[in-house]
Amino acid sequence: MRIAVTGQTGQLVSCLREGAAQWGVEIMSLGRPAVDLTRLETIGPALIAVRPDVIVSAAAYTAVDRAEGDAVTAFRVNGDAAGEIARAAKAMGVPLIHISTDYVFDGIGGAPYAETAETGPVSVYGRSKRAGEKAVQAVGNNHVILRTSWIFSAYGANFVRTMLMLARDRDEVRVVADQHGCPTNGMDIAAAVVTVAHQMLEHRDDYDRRGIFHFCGAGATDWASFADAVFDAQAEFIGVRPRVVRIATTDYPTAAVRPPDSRLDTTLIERTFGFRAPAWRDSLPDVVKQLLGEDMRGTYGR
Ligand SMILES: NC(=O)C1=CN([C@@H]2O[C@H](COP(=O)(O)OP(=O)(O)OC[C@H]3O[C@@H](n4cnc5c(N)ncnc54)[C@H](OP(=O)(O)O)[C@@H]3O)[C@@H](O)[C@H]2O)C=CC1
Ligand SMILES: Cc1cn([C@H]2C[C@H](O)[C@@H](COP(=O)(O)OP(=O)(O)O[C@H]3O[C@@H](C)C(=O)[C@@H](O)[C@H]3O)O2)c(=O)[nH]c1=O
Repeated sequence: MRIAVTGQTGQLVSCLREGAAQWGVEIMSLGRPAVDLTRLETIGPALIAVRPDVIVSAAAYTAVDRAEGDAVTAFRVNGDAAGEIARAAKAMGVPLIHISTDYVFDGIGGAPYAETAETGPVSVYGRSKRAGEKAVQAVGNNHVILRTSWIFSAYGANFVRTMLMLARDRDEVRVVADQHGCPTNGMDIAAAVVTVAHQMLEHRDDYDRRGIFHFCGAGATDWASFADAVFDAQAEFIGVRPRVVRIATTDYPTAAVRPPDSRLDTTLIERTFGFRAPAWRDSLPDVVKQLLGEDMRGTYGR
């Protein structure tokens, strides 16, 4: 199976590339400068040229705080480009997996969120990703919108990497303890994408296998407890760890508002596609080990 994926260096595309041989798929990543999602005219021709069996729309404007001051670009990349990719997929007759986020929810009172739950994004990033979902739905092609959350991996910018960077020169890290969600290992969401892609090809006319699905790591947590788990793993490998000071969101001001509880309910994907999300805690130490092993100079942070 040939899978075209948007983005070059992102977490998900990198995880898809890492797992490709093991999963028996070919990953063709499409990114800048050739495919720039702010230039919609670059999208269709590039997708047609690689003749994929399935398209995965993974690239996005993911800098949640920066998006607050750059809404035009965020909506262009996360909203307009998502629609353009769906139009190309429809024209080619190729199934599309569009990746979306828990940040489409306001996180106030609805968790764990089912796919049918009302959205209510509270940030530019969340609103632009919701615009992307709607743009894909409006095209009406054969698609799955896969919402996931709190991705961590040995690649790109993510919370685990940020915590390990902070730990290099601090005895104490202050982290919000009142925002809840489900961390997802990038390799697990990549494996889920490949399984969904296989089934979309095998069951092209099965409308149950279309629409919105939630997938995230098993085991909810909060950012402070997640940081603690990261540092527990770090201590296993290098013997030292900083202390996590649990703070309130109000004590850590950010440009963007985050949902206080965006846990996702994954029952539907389990029932429809027949696989369960693994527990993020089981695979976290391996990712921490990989990140500690890197020469991390200059690569941290978003
Ligand atoms: N990170 C997370 O915690 C979560 C992410 N998601 C969603 O999952 C998907 C994958 O996220 P993740 O892998 O973490 O993303 P990353 O932040 O790791 O990478 C973003 C990717 O988007 C690409 N990109 C950004 N702007 C453009 C542009 N103008 N033109 C072309 N490519 C562009 C980047 O390109 P380049 O390679 O050139 O830098 C990069 O490959 C996204 O849709 C995201 O919204 C959902 C929930 C959680
Ligand atoms: C670095 C740091 C962050 N925080 C807080 C800020 C924020 O509320 C929370 C998470 O921080 P981050 O900015 O790393 O995470 P954030 O970029 O909000 O992560 C989100 O990214 C997008 C792309 C998604 O789709 C979401 O699912 C989610 O993963 O932790 C601290 O409390 N202390 C710290 O030292």
